[in-house]
Formats: sequence, structure tokens, C-alpha cells
Amino acid sequence: MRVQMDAVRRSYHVRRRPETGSRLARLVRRERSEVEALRGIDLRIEAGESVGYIGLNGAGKSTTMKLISGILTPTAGRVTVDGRDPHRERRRLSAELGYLAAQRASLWWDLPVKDSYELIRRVYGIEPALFRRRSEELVGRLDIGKHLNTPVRELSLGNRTRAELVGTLLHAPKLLLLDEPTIGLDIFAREAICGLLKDIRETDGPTIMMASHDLRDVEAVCDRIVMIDAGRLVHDGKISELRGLGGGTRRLVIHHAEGHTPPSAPGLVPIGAAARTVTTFEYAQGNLPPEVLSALFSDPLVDDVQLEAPGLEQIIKSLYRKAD
Ligand SMILES: Nc1ncnc2c1ncn2[C@@H]1O[C@H](COP(=O)(O)OP(=O)(O)OP(=O)(O)O)[C@@H](O)[C@H]1O
Repeated sequence: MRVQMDAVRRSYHVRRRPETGSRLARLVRRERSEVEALRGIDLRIEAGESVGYIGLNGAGKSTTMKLISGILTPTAGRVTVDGRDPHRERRRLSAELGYLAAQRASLWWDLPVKDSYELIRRVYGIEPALFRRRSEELVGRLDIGKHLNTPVRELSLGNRTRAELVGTLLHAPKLLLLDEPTIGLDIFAREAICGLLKDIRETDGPTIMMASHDLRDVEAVCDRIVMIDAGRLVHDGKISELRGLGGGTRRLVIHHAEGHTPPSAPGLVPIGAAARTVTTFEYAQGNLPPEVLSALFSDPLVDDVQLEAPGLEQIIKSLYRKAD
């Protein structure tokens, strides 16, 4: 499914206690004010794309997903999914939408997991044989077979999220909105979820939009990153291009004996706080004199030398700094 947002703005009205006035007035009165969550978003996601949607807390990620799912309407601008208004055509869209968010449970709290799946089957009219095949496969992949008879409220966060994800995927949605699908989960649950999403992406080819604070998850599942900051897009591009934005900067990390000063050279810029056994330099790619390396390798007080390209996290931090 194709998602398009044109000059989308979304505000919330909030009532706050006044900051001035008598104590009584501050206690009793409420002033109406407006929070601008999105301040003019233009975004196009083609069918079958997988987009990591990243931003700091309060940047506007969840608001965007609620607009695309039709739960909210924009204050200004236009949102369409396959050319249609998702709010006006919510019923039609829901048949093709899978929306996973912590605040939006799709399973019934008091029912055993498998009963919720059966209800989902009926709601979406999934043919029984297809349902059996798909549920067995998803349940197996996420290893929740032993929890199918457990009421959802008794599941751990990790198992609940796995069970929710199966519920979200049962009807093979063509648009997947995933709002922090791995938040609070351990490494096994995260890997299981991201691995499944990656496979679903290849086999079913849905459009995926995944909000996450964890760049490892975004890298595992998506090939494009859209970055939002205080309601505005600050970056949109392929992950591979983003890596290129690290420019030609590289790092030389030297592990050495305590207090030792390793040999340096012009063009090596020391970075980070001085540590007693680690010294880090930054240098422009191709600008590391070979004699520095041979001096380091022959230095008996140097234990290890690493050459590093900047990680995605570092590149993204520098994009935030630029956006400020
Ligand atoms: N129902 C609401 N009423 C009032 N303000 C809201 C409401 N929902 C969100 N906001 C405000 O809108 C802004 C964007 O919130 P949103 O939840 O979309 O951000 P987010 O990027 O998903 O944040 P997080 O990473 O913390 O989940 C924030 O300032 C938030 O306080």
C-alpha cells in the first residue's frame, strides 16, 4: 500500500494550570493551549517499502502512525493510503492494516491467546485452512506455542508482544504500522521479532513503517530511514546512503598499558575523554600514515589497535546536532 502525507500538521489542545496568578487561581484555573505535534510533514512511502521512523521522545512518531491508520485526522494537510482518506475509509483500511502499538492491544486481556486468534479469524473472515497454516507458522516462528492457552494478562511483556505480533499478522496485512515493537524486550524476543518481520517483508511484501529507538532493529528490518525532530522531517534516505553521510571520518582506537602515550601524527585528532588504557583518534579516510600503524604494532606497550567506521548511531547523533 502506498502512503502519502502532504504538508501534514497536527495539533493537540491541552488544558494546563496557569503559571502566573494567585495560588488559588493556579490550582483551580486551566488555560487552553495548543501542542503542535506535526509541523508540516511531506512523506511518500511506496508499496512494499520498509521505513524505519525514528525520532526522540515526543518527536511525533505515534501521531504520524495514528494519522496513517485513520485514528486521527490532520489539523491541516492531507494523508492518503492508496489514494484514499484513511479516516473516512477506516473500515475498509482495517482489513488491510496491521497496527502494533503498546497502547493498542489487539488481543483480549482475559482470554487465552488462542481464543483471541480465533476471534481475529472471524473478524477478518480468514478461511480456516489458511488460518491454521498461517497461525501455526507464526506461532512456531515466535515460539509461543506453549502460551496459547494462557490468558493474555498472565503473559510476560516479551511473550505478550510476541502474541500481539502474531495477532497483528494473522490476516496478512498489506500495511504494517509498528510503533516501538521491541520496547522493553530482551535480546531473544527482539531477535525473534525482527527476524520474523524481515522474512514477512520478503515473503508477503507489505509496506512497513516501524518507529523505534533501537537502530539495530531498524537496520534489521528496514532499508530506508525517515527521521523526525519536533514535528518536522530532518532526514529521509536509504540506510546505505546514511552510512555514507558518516563521510570519510574513521576512528583509530588504541588499547595500551596504563598511562602510556601512544605515537601520534599530524591529521590524527584525539577525541573523547582521556582514558588511562584507551586512546582514540579521528582521521580522514585514507589519511592514516602507514608509519603510525607500524609504530603502533611494534610498540610493546600497545595491546590492540582497532580501525572503525562510524556507526549508524553516531551518524544519527550528528544529524540531530545539525537539525538544532
Ligand atoms: N493526546 C494528546 N494530547 C495532548 N498532547 C499530545 C497527545 N498525544 C501526543 N501529544 C503531544 O504531541 C507530541 C508528539 O507526541 P507523539 O506521541 O506523537 O511523539 P512520539 O515521537 O511518538 O514520542 P515517544 O517516542 O515518546 O513515543 C508530544 O509533545 C506529545 O506530548
